[in-house]
Amino acid sequence: MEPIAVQLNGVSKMRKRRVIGPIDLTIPEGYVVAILGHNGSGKSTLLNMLQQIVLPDSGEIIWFGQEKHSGTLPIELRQQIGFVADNSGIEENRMTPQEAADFRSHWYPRWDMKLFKQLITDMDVPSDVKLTKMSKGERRKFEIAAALAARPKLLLLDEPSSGLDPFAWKVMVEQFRDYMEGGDTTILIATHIADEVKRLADYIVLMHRGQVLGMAEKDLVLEQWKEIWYEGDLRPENIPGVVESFQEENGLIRVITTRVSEAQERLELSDHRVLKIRNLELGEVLEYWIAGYAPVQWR
Ligand SMILES: Nc1ncnc2c1ncn2[C@@H]1O[C@H](COP(=O)(O)OP(=O)(O)OP(=O)(O)O)[C@@H](O)[C@H]1O
Repeated sequence: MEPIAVQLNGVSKMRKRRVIGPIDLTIPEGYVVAILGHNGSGKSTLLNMLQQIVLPDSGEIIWFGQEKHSGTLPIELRQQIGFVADNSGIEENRMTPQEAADFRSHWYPRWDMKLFKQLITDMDVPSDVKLTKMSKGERRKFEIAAALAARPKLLLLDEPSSGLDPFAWKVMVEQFRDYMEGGDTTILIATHIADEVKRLADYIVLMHRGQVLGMAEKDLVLEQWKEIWYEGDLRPENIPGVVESFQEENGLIRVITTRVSEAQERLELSDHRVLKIRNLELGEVLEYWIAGYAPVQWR
């Protein structure tokens, strides 16, 4: 059986506007999993519960396939979890990056100072400035370097690229990819950036109004949904996998389908000319998913 990084069984948390959960989710070890969803859908709450910054009201979370824990997570497991939060904490505000790194190295047994220094240099983080005096992007880069230098088995990233310029973003993506080469690390990343999902994620978890709608392979999600323009009188409901159709002003029919090969075959066999096929963008796919058209293959 595939090793599991973290498993949630019926986990829920009551928030002001809505209940997050109950969430049932199994994250396999060694993959990058993107958590997607509109603002307020519960992504940060989910990551905070995995890090025990927020405690669930009910349900259970099992980390690294260990026995169940009641109450707080044992230190030896906490030390294997890295976190880049949406907002940086204040404890290290008066420290320089190196002072903060020394501080953290006592907490994380696998701390890699060489890697930290290399990341700080690669990401061009000022080394002699107190964290509180840094720009938002510089602080973010420090947080990313420090999270990676802890060499966690589970890395939780809440919108890590927020505030980063395109160059720093590219370096960050490369660093995450390099880090993943190591093997058993798992990354959960809450993001709104489609490019980040395309370049990093193996799986997508979609959240909507506090619920997890499902988890699917990213490549499958992106390859499955197509838009087809065709000429002729074949009714869209007779085409496999069609979820929506439009009559265009130029007489063409445009359909969205999740079964493109069968749809194409059906059109060609009945002598209907296909003029164009387009992949749907991630954002468009997610909207169909939210509307109830789930990807065909679930985990
Ligand atoms: N500390 C808190 N106390 C009470 N309610 C909260 C708290 N943090 C978040 N919420 C509420 O919980 C819900 C989920 O918020 P959460 O921050 O998890 O969403 P999100 O998907 O991360 O959103 P975003 O994309 O905007 O970051 C929202 O309705 C929010 O108002």
